[in-house]
Amino acid sequence: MSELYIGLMSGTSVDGIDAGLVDFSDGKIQLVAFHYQPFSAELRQKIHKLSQANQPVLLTDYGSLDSQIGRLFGETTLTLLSNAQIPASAIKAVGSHGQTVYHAPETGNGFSLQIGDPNRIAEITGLTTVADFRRRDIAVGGQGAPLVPAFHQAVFSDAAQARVIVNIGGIANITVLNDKPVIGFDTGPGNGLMDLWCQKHCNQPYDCNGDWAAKGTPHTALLDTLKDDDYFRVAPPKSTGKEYFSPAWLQQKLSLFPNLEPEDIQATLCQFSADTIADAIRQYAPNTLQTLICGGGAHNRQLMKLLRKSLDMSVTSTAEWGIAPDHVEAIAFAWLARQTLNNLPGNLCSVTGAATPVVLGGIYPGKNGLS
Ligand SMILES: Nc1ncnc2c1ncn2[C@@H]1O[C@H](COP(=O)(O)OP(=O)(O)OP(=O)(O)O)[C@@H](O)[C@H]1O
Ligand SMILES: CC(=O)N[C@H]1[C@@H]2OC[C@@H](O2)[C@@H](O)[C@@H]1O[C@H](C)C(=O)O
Repeated sequence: MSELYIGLMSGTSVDGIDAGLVDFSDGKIQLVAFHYQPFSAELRQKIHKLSQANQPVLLTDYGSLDSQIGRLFGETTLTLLSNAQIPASAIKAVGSHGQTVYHAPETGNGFSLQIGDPNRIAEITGLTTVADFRRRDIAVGGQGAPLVPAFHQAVFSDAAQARVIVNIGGIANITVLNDKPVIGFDTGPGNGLMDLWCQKHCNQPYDCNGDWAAKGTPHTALLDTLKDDDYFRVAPPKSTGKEYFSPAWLQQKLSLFPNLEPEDIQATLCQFSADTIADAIRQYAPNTLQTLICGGGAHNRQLMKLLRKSLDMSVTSTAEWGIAPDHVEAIAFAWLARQTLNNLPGNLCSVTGAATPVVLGGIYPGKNGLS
């Protein structure tokens, strides 16, 4: 008999919702159906406006966006089910990451805020919904991120060889899988800064295949300036977000180099992401021979080329190991919801720095109560 969960994820790229329907029966983790729901330009804009660091925010904007995104997550779930021709009654629960609008785990009263009201998701779908995965980990002293390394360990571990999994979204994070406790942390920008620059100069959401970056030449002094940031000097556990590697952060660095060609800046940003990912792997996984890439950055050919050049090992997409790069995070949140409903921890203390393993998330019962 199948054991079906749905995972919903909208990441720091703020492009849309990944929805995956996953079967966990008989010890397998098998994607049954997937649906991607892009955000409208207007919704994207509202999310960016709410997520800006140190800007006043109206509570009414916050509250209504929370409801709007919750509704969209619920409707996306219904579309996924309808496309897959699977009745909602067959689903055990939904795991919803939500949309991060602010991540600041390290301040005195540390927090990480994801919006997309789970009450709406539960009501629209009738399904038990697990959400707010990060704050319990922060409550026990963790970063609340990255969370996906526990899932990477469950699906990609190989007793025969050490591996590194790299998720390249707006922000990039790595998971080091070997015979020691898992190491995992955010390495810094993934596609986020490249997306910003491409949106500004090419009016495109992202640099398709990295073609624009490939036309430019990295500028050595700018590259050194980008890398000269305390975030890269701090040892893990650590996590970051686009509130730190923000448009203002980029602007400040670029202001020191006023006369560069836009395509050379794009080439430098691409090299910056590749170098900071590769440096993290060399430092924290020195004996690893295999790197698997997931997240949208796996489609950026120029970024992949630079990573292959820099890392003296096999660098492939997770697709070669059974999960398409765009599906990993949604499947991970289905897996995390299952952990929660089974009363199992979802965090790895060695990754987030939490004092103890904890069951993550809040549970919002479906129409039949807790199933
Ligand atoms: N064909 C492509 N060529 C180049 N880049 C691409 C391509 N397809 C997707 N991307 C990049 O992938 C990004 C989306 O990746 P993804 O969905 O993994 O990010 P995310 O989940 O929002 O971020 P995070 O993991 O940080 O939360 C896009 O914004 C774009 O930069
Ligand atoms: C706060 C937040 O949303 N962080 C994201 C972001 O995107 C990538 C990286 O930064 C990672 O830390 C995390 O997402 C994945 C799903 C995680 O928690 O593993």
